[in-house]
Amino acid sequence: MVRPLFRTRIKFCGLTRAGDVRLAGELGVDAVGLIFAARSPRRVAPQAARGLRDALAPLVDVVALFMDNSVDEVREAIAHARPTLLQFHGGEDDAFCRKFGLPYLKGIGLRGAGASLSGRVLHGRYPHAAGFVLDGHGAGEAGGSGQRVDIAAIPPDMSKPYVLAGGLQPDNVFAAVRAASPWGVDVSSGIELEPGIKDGALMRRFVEEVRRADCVELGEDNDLKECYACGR
Ligand SMILES: O=C(O)c1ccccc1N[C@@H]1O[C@H](COP(=O)(O)O)[C@@H](O)[C@H]1O
Repeated sequence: MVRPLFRTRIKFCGLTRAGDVRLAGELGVDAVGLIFAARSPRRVAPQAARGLRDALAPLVDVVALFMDNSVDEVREAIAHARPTLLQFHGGEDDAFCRKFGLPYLKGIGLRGAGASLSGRVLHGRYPHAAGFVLDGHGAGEAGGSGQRVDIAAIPPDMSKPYVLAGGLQPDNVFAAVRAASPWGVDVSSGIELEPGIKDGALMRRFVEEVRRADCVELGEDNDLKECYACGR
């Protein structure tokens, strides 16, 4: 698909160091995710999240990620991290997700979901979601494990924006963006040295590959036909 002027949004998730947050902003990333899920090795304490938040450049979203946290935990995290967007990755229902007065993304594990998972079903289940994060893991599992998302499993009738996640890394994100044309892409393990510790070179290459996917039109043989950025 050719989408001149369209820019695939980029979210880096599971940051735990102020330097990584700063670099994400400098690279032009649209959002950084701070994780408050108990099951995550990238979990940050609410007080630490405040420092990370303060390291962020203006006009970049902070996404606070939860997985079956209590109402009090979500409220405490919001008070410290001051997110612009929430992401719920567990069994939370729409009523829970919208309780906090902030827009939210619902994380959905696509593995094993089968053809019964349609956009219509998702939109009906989460009518107030701003969008969805379609991830490569199975239902009920945590993300951040690098499990590759199966592009063929994406419901064809998604009418709200969706963010593609799961096993993305610099070497495969170009193909994933070209194949799925998502609203955005989300990466955690694919840009890190170890859980929560991001690698500057991988972060940079990931952004470059997404930008490259956005600016080219490929011919039938997958050769570069035209680049919207440089006119080649
Ligand atoms: O990253 C985590 O630790 C995590 C824990 C619990 C729920 C979601 C989590 N992360 C989300 O999963 C995607 C994909 O991760 P990866 O790139 O495959 O490692 C990540 O972007 C987060 O949104």
